[in-house]
Amino acid sequence: MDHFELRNGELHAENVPLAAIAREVGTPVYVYSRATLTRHAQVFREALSALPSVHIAFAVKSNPNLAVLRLLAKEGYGADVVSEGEMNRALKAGMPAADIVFSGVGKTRAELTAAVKAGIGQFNLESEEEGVELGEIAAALGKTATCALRVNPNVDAKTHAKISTGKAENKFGVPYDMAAGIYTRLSALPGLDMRGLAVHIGSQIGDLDPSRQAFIKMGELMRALRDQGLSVTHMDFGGGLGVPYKAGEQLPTPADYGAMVADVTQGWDVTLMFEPGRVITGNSGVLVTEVVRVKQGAGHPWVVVDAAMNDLARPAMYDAWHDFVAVKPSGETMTANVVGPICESSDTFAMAREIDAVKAGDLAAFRTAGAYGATMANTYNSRALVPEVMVDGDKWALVANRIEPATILAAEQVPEWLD
Ligand SMILES: Cc1ncc(COP(=O)(O)O)c(C=O)c1O
Ligand SMILES: N[C@@H](CCCC[NH3+])C(=O)O
Repeated sequence: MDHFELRNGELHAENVPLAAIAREVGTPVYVYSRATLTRHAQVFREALSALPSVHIAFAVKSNPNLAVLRLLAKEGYGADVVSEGEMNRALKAGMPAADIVFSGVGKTRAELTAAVKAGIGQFNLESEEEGVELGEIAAALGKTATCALRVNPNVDAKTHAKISTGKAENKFGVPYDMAAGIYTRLSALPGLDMRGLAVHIGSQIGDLDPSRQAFIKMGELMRALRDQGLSVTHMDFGGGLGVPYKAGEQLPTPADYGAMVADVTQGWDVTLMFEPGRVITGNSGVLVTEVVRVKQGAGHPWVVVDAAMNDLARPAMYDAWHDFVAVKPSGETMTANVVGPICESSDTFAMAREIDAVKAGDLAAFRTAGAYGATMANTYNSRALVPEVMVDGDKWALVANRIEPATILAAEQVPEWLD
């Protein structure tokens, strides 16, 4: 459920017509609903309410906008970060350092040092090498870094190959069979407090069985470590729960996921940690765009919009589907290809799709664009960085300015030896 609905024949975000925002801010523009974000944060938490001890760390990568993070901080969410930049955003949004989890396969020495100094709550180590380095850094600073070991369970999440992370051929975590040995050795290092295990098998997961299998394997590993006298008080199950992208699509709900987790983890006696991203932010946002022109061709007409793959990369990168709807639908439909203005054929949002009939100058929206939307935007073709707006009931505010190509150009210079 979201708060982007047709009212009096035009698409609103909560009580605000999208056309009003487009008129003032221009297009393309991302629009987020505060009510939807809040609702998703609460629904996810409630879905886990049967579990004895839970910590939720929002996956900042899915939508790092400061206003989004602030809202989630107020909902009691911590953060899952994968860079110093994300860490600084979470801290700036008011998330306590102790509630932040630092994930990622390539944390640099500088990032590890900054995170130890900031007092980050948990490092999810992705290798023995990283653990040894972090132990040295923490010990030299007279601190102890609290850690979990990310394990690669070799389970196929049955999602798009590019966002699948839990198979042996993926770069993430340590191989399942090596995990006990690595955990044992890292537990002996000064500077580290090994307190648990972490797993994350992929994103946009639509079938709970692979997650169940992975979690069961993690439970077996936890028991083996405890049998050796090692302490495991925390288990981080990552994120990955998928969301429907097509009207009518059925996916497991947060409640289904919570019930599965409760079933698998009965009697585990751990704090369970979660890193949801998309399920919180996905359908909390839309990308509003204007139709530049409709171009007739050999096949279906080309609806050329002013949003492009640099603003919303998911269709080009993962062949992802985003529903495309007119902001003021006439009731007529057309079969068309929806494309952006960028000079490559991957700049395609939809092919031969039945959509609301649109013409040049009409506004339209890509739905379910709140996760991995603005955060993956870039300036390819010297385009602007897309602005972001948050709506709250009757009011709305710009939460990220459009960054004009001229601003980016001003950051570049030609060395004099070229002239
Ligand atoms: C380690 C980790 N945690 C959490 C997430 C969030 O995933 P999602 O947005 O699919 O919930 C990701 C991305 O898939 C991730 O790599
Ligand atoms: N960027 C991906 C998700 C990546 C998840 C990262 N752990 C997407 O848009 O679907």
